[in-house]
Amino acid sequence: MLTFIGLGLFDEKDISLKGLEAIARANRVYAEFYTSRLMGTTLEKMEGLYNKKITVLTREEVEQYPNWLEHAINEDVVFLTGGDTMVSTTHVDLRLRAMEMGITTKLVHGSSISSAVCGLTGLQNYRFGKAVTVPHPYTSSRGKTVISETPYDTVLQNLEHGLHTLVFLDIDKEKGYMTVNQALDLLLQVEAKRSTNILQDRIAVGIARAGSDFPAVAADHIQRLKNFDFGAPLHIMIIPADTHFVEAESLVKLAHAPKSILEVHNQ
Ligand SMILES: C[S@@+](CC[C@H](N)C(=O)[O-])C[C@H]1O[C@@H](n2cnc3c(N)ncnc32)[C@H](O)[C@@H]1O
Repeated sequence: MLTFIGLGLFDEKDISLKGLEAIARANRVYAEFYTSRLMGTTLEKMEGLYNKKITVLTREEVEQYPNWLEHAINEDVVFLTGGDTMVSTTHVDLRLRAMEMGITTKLVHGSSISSAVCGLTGLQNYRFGKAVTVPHPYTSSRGKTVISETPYDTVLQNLEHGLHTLVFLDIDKEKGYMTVNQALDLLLQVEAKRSTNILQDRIAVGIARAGSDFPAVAADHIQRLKNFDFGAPLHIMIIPADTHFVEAESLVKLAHAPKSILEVHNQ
């Protein structure tokens, strides 16, 4: 049996009781922390509360060579992931592989950043379009710095349809956790290259440390927000489309957005 367990958003205590019970029953506990990280805890604290040794897997061990799956043929194996296990990960692939090997699979859900951002900002989940990740720039074989333009295009497509964009921020072993500030700067660099002027006057919302007792939630014009200090990671961002009145009011009250965003609703 292979049980996928979502650990939730911030520390070792975000796991559900069902998740804890599944770990207690398990013969082996594996985890991956490359798709997301619980920044408010450590491996030692998790092992202490869950009372089990945790083997942390690399991306290669999860996506290319998941030899450890064989243990799940005759034993109870659990696989831990930050957030909800199938949200913005490729773990469904692992589940299908396991099923092909005749392994029974099960999910224990955890709270996810995808829904947490709605609670923290007041933006409505049904008004979101396609989500996107801003990756760190990389150096091409010709030595040039390459900035992905996909995030910019996705935001524009969503705006055309009146939909908000959830912007995940890259986690990279060498380059670290991308910040809201870096991501806004990269989007504005793409905008400057296109000689367009769509994003810089819009409002963006940055969120840091969702799930902790001290999350940062701030909304402002992008030119100003790019200098806001969100503090420690993880960070995520939303580029809202035009907002409903209650969404605009929430952004003012929950994220200190400029009151001018209410004007369009007061006319
Ligand atoms: C690839 S997504 C994985 C989402 C995860 N499976 C979930 O359901 O929450 C990871 C990205 O979401 C954002 N993120 C995850 N947890 C967060 C948190 N507690 N606070 C702020 N951003 C977070 C970061 O941008 C991070 O790089």
